Amino acid sequence: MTTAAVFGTGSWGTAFAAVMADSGTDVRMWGRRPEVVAAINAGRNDEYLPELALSSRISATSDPEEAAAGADIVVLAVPSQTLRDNLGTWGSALPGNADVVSLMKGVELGTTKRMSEVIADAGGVDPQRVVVVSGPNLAREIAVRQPAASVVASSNAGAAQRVADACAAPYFRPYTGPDVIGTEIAGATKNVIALAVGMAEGLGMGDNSKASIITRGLAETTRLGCALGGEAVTFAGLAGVGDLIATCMSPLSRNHSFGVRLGQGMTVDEVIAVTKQTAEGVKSCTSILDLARHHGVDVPIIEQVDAMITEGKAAQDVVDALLSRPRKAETG
Ligand SMILES: NC(=O)C1=CN([C@@H]2O[C@H](COP(=O)(O)OP(=O)(O)OC[C@H]3O[C@@H](n4cnc5c(N)ncnc54)[C@H](O)[C@@H]3O)[C@@H](O)[C@H]2O)C=CC1
Ligand SMILES: O=C(CO)COP(=O)(O)O
Repeated sequence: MTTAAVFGTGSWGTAFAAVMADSGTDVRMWGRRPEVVAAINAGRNDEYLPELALSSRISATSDPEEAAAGADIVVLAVPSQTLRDNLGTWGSALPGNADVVSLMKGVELGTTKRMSEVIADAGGVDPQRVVVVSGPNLAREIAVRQPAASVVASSNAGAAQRVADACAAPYFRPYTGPDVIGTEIAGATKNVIALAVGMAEGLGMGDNSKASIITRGLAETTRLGCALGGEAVTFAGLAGVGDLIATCMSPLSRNHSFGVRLGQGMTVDEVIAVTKQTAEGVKSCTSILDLARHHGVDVPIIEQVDAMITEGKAAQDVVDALLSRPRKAETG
């Protein structure tokens, strides 16, 4: 019997805990907020996933030691920019022999580290034990057991296989792979492209405009990922184009919805004030742009989203800037 600990009781931590429980894995969750912990122990997490009745295989605690004790797999699902501080607080509770899974889709501000790098760095975890799960996995669809597939990536094939075994459910199909860098860059960058697509939608644009941003967004994501050492094939797969389509087209995506509001004319601060959940692209646009500049990669859409978020550039000016760039060959 596999036992997993899930750190983070938000939408995806909870939905992924439910997937693992449906796979036959016992799950103990760690959460900061006592009321959410109590709700989970009563079989619900109504604040994040009201449609989900939790399996009796899932329990919760506010004590990180209790959550992690004896876990074969530790799953991390806190907002990306909080991961380092969290690991500083409870990283020492993680069992030395557990596989450590990142569900997070962000790049750390300041350091430009991917989440697997932060886990190794701040959690002292051997990179051979780090596994990344990423794909078109909108939590609210998974919570009602709609079929979806995902990528389980690790440089250690055995670790990827163990995690895939612990989360394979009748409606959730994990595919293993070796490309940690490509999987993480694809997951973090699609959030930024979803902000741009949402912004276009908020301005009243239709499917041609959105498809154009998605496709050119995929081109710059692939360019960046490959420059960092990722494999091009990853960007054509579930963690790449799969997640990009789901996030850019779905009203369930927080990043997409954030972008729609910007396109409708709200300011960044106004949107932040009405956004209760994590929209990772809002912070990671800057760290991803930093990464791209450091590696000399041209990322025009990410650059414009960053200007919109950090400088308050108007949505229409972003569109004008993208359309007035010098013309070039599509593959250039
Ligand atoms: N929701 C989704 O559909 C999916 C989300 N993800 C990724 O999973 C990660 C987590 O996202 P969600 O669970 O959706 O976010 P969420 O906003 O639903 O939940 C975040 C959780 O972290 C907690 N939290 C907030 N600040 C914290 C801090 N400083 N320390 C500890 N805990 C803190 C919140 O209380 C909450 O329990 C993100 O990186 C996101 O991109 C990936 C795939 C799907
Ligand atoms: O990563 C996701 C789907 O795969 C969820 O996207 P949002 O964080 O934009 O809701």
